[in-house]
Amino acid sequence: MARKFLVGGNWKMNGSNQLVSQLVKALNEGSWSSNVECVIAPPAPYLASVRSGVREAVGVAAQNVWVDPKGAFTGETSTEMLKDLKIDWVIIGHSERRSIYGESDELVGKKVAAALKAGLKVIACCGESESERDANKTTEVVFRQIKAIADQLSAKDWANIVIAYEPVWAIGTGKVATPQQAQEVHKEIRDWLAKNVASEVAEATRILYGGSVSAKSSPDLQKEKDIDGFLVGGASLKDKEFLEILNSRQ
Ligand SMILES: O=C[C@H](O)COP(=O)(O)O
Repeated sequence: MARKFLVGGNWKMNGSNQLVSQLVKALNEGSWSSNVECVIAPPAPYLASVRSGVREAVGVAAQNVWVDPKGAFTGETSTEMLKDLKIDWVIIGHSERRSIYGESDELVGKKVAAALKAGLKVIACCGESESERDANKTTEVVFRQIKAIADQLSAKDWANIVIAYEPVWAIGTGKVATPQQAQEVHKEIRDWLAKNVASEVAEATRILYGGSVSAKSSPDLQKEKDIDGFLVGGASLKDKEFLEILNSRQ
């Protein structure tokens, strides 16, 4: 079964009414192959307006969610609220959530489970830091992060999960992983899924690459066998470039 290529745009904490309108307009007027799925993740205050403004075919993701359905959790957003706003996706475990807000592997696993239970689809992030790569700990770190998610799930839950491999040293640095570096880790992740979850899950799960993806790097990265899409940060805020990235896959 072919895995549909997915290009996600993580806007992080960027945007304004003006920029949001510009990006939504570009996605409504732009075109890309029907073999490519597009998902954008605006900051929480813009989720509702983006969902109602952007065409149906474009998925909309939150950048974070909390595990409890409601209550005294100041500043948090629940899975129920996202469903209420007709948001279909949520990014969980981004390295910025892990490093700046101290999210543990265990919490990330619980968030993924809560989101899936609520009927959301999840982009679950993993990736090693530069020092971990230098110490040859890339797979050890990535497997530990994925195991913490897998521990909370059954094999059927994986139908609604996409993994984003985002080496921390490549995020926002302009230092994109080479296609070979990314492919190597993606293949390791797929093999891990085959061994620890199920071979069908390994075959069907999309593994995105994220970290300084640009219109320049995407054409070569997308050629790799186990790269099933991208999670784009900075370049997703530039309408023309994001459309070019969407079009790097036919
Ligand atoms: O979620 C997206 C990643 O953090 C990549 O961000 P970047 O493309 O700005 O490096």
